[in-house]
Amino acid sequence: MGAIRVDGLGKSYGAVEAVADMSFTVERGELYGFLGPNGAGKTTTIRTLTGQIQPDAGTVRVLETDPVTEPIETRKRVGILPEQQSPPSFLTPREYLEFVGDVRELDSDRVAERTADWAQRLGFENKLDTLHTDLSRGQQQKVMITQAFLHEPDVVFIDEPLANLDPLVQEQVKRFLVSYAAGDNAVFVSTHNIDVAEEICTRVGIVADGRIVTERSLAGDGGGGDGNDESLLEVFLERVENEDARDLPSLERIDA
Ligand SMILES: Nc1ncnc2c1ncn2[C@@H]1O[C@H](COP(=O)(O)OP(=O)(O)OP(=O)(O)O)[C@@H](O)[C@H]1O
Repeated sequence: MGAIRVDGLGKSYGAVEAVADMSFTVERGELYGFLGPNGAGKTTTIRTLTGQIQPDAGTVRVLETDPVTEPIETRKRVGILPEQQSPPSFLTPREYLEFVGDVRELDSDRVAERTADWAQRLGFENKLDTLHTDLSRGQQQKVMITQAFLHEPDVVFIDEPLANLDPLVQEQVKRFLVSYAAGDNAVFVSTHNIDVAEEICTRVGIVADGRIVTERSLAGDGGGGDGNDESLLEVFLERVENEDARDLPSLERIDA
């Protein structure tokens, strides 16, 4: 039984078909990479799986909950790191994480302990009592990563996990994601970063025009996966160019 199951998902915004007949399954223990060009439908899929928007067609299940009919139940059980969102400017990391702990119905001692652990792990201990408005983008991203994992969810949805992080912290977060998934959790990462996906994911779904055009198993440790010599970048370019209906002019033509 998959931790995440998507079957025939469809969602349009007016005349724009954002997701079209999308189907895939993610098991516990997988770090699944959702790779696709701008506008492919990745965020729309995540928003549906986390009960933020209603699909037009198909069924979705997350840990046996239905995000369409019981979105609150789904959101209780998953962690979410949305695309380009900042913690509230008027709170400090400590206040915000206490608030998240309350919403997640966590014991306050546990919240304090986990906050201290995460702050130490990601190096923002000295910023715990500084208003978010006075933190850098990368420091805010560290707080957002912490809130997603605060209640140790079995499934986590992450949009561009490494955005704004320095190379040292990127390495730490990558290692953490690999170990978190290996601990029988499902980690779902939407990214444009093919190298990172190839390095850490156990499986990748390439999305174009609102559907998965191909899936590929990887080792999740940079060592390759299903014995295919073709790089993920080659697969991505080939499949997206084949499937994507957009007719973009080449950069050479723009220069000419
Ligand atoms: N609220 C909305 N109203 C209208 N159209 C939307 C809305 N949200 C997304 N779209 C459209 O749906 C399509 C899919 O968008 P989506 O944000 O899911 O793509 P994405 O793969 O996450 O893209 P990116 O990698 O650029 O974040 C795009 O054509 C987008 O313009």
